[in-house]
Amino acid sequence: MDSRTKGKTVMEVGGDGVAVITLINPPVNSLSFDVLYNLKSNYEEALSRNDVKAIVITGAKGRFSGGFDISGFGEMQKGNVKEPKAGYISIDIITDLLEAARKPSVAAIDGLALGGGLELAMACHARISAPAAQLGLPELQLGVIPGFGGTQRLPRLVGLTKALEMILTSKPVKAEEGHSLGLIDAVVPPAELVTTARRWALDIVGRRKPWVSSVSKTDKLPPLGEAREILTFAKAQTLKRAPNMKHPLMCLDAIEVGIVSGPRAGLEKEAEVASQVVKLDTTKGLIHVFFSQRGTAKVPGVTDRGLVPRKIKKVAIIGGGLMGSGIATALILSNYPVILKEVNEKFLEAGIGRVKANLQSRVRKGSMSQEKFEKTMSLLKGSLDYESFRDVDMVIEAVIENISLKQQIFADLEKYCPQHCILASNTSTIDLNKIGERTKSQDRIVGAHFFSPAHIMPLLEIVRTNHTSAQVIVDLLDVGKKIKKTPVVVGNCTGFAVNRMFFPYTQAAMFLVECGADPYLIDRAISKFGMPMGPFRLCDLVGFGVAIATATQFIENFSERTYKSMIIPLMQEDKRAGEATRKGFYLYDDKRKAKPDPELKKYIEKARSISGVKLDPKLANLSEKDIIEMTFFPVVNEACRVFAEGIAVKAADLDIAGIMGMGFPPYRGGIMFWADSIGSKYIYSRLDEWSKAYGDFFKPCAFLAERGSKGVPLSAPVKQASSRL
Ligand SMILES: C[C@H](O)CC(=O)SCCNC(=O)CCNC(=O)[C@H](O)C(C)(C)COP(=O)(O)OP(=O)(O)OC[C@H]1O[C@@H](n2cnc3c(N)ncnc32)[C@H](O)[C@@H]1OP(=O)(O)O
Repeated sequence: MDSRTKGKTVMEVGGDGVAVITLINPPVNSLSFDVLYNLKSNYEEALSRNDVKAIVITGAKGRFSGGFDISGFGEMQKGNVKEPKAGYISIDIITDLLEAARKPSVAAIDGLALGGGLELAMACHARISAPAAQLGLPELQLGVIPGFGGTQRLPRLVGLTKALEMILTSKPVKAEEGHSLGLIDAVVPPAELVTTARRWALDIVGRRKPWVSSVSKTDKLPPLGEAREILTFAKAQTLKRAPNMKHPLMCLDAIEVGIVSGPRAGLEKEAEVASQVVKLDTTKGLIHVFFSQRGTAKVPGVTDRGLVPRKIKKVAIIGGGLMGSGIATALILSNYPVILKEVNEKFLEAGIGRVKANLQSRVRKGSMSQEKFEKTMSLLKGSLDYESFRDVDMVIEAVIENISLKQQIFADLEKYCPQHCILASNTSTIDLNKIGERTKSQDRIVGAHFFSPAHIMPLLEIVRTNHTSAQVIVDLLDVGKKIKKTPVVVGNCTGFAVNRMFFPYTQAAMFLVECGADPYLIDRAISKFGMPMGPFRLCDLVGFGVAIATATQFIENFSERTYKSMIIPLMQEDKRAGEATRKGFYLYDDKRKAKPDPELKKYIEKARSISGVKLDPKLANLSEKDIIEMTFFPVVNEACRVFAEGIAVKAADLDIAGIMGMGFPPYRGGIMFWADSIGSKYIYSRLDEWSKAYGDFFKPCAFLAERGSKGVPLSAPVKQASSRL
């Protein structure tokens, strides 16, 4: 391929008079401008040649197309590429050249047809698909809208309600479902795909098959009144689900215009909206997240050394508590045989029971068959000793946070496990060097920090010490991928990336409350910002036992910058320990519904008298903007330290860690991306002002001070003199 171009198409004309145009842009045949302009010229040639009767469009190497080249959006946002005029691709090329051509076209779909890929296929006059193909319009999850006619053609092919479901959830359908919906005309084995498509195209020429222009279809559309009702309902739901994002509603507007005023007006509205949404901040954030999430598995000095992941055939887990059973569930769900070790029969039974319950909940919800449940459970074996550890390839220790217990376990593991076995700990705070102190196996000791519930939460922090070998990291990255987690490789420190960055978040909220702010208003402001819940509701959910244990680690290790509030310990003394006891910052009913508790005041006042903090009318009446800044700028400050210390290799890894581990809103791009969107200068000046007024908890770190004083982006690469990776 010409190194200056990004992708191409090739056209071959067969003796049967069918021109086969193949999209080529590895790995997913994304539709870059080069591919699209090439497609246009191939098409013009095919239409002008007398030996071409019909056209088949397909993708190289078993993938039709993963859609418009997403990096193109980034280039447009930066102004690096000249955008074609609105509608040039969707109206001039896809509608007027391709769909309105006097020669029919058929899409031959293998692997995937997503976003622009499916939109291109929908403009063809028929679609033939291989059974495993995924068909969908996932644009909204990237912050954009289907912009190659998808807002118009999908409702006309599958009906308005189904189209809205597919577009609003971004979820693809498989070929068979596509067939029953009317999106696909025939499903055939991959080997027969192109031949069938060629024959189908010739059948259209010979009028043996219908020549359908999707954009003009109306038979699947509901009557206007009903369509309006469906759209009004969809808008109300969307507003409720995604109040901070504009593009889903703008997408619904484009669909509505098409239904009310006809497809041409709809295509024009879609083109207008498509070029507007690219410039939204939320879109910039979501596109950053797309690439950053894929970037976490690229670790300089580790994944660029040509190391091949070793096969992990069997895994052992020590400890069948909440974490251990969750990790076991995640592993057996991805077909890893697992041994679960406990100290006695009773604990073992309870651990296996937890795994069973995790899977049974899937059976109840209908997402797992009874047969699959039994097959999956058969991968789990219990054990009370280390004898069965002699042939395991990886052990994950998930016992309570007790250093000497963990040291003993690792010393035992060294004795029983084979030499190549990876020795991982799920510790969330303890130094891995200490855990392995009594072994000579430091190179195969690694942190595998899952988030609770481990079979559901998508993040896996892979914690590397100075001794952990690159091979072990590569192996764990592979396991992470197989169990469908997003791995982030971080260095060894108290709290690693997620817990360390976010400890000041809860502490800032406690400080504000002691100064007189209303905890319920803080929670509300933070939920409105986009977090799944506020810090007080989160403390209740996690439970005060865990909250105190974690806070203690930070108070011990970073005493100069921690705020030690007594609110939680005081409540715990009164046997209020969060949601599990139905009383914490909130009161909980049988259905786990939370309501404010007037008694909370009592604990806050008592904590205030212990800390000696004074009521401060200014802090008691903060605006929502100030609440967000005073709780999240300390997080940015700690994230800067984590980055400067080399705990994370890239700022983008911290963005992903915060999104996946804490639920930071993805459309804000992650903590560092969000900080840069506000500006390092402003963040520095506010923290500096608060540190003078309220103490060292807010004091900007040297990294932030340096970058903030010059206005340098916080995510700009660091010269890694002190890298821990
Ligand atoms: C105008 C139009 O309406 C607008 C659009 O079409 S927007 C695009 C819509 N399409 C999408 O959202 C699909 C996005 N892609 C995906 O969901 C997944 O990549 C996939 C299901 C296609 C493949 O998944 P998987 O096999 O796990 O591979 P994955 O690691 O995600 O991707 C492989 C590589 O392709 C890249 N890639 C995937 N889709 C891409 C796209 N549409 N554009 C550019 N690059 C893309 C990834 O960045 C990754 O690159 P890397 O190897 O350098 O990290």
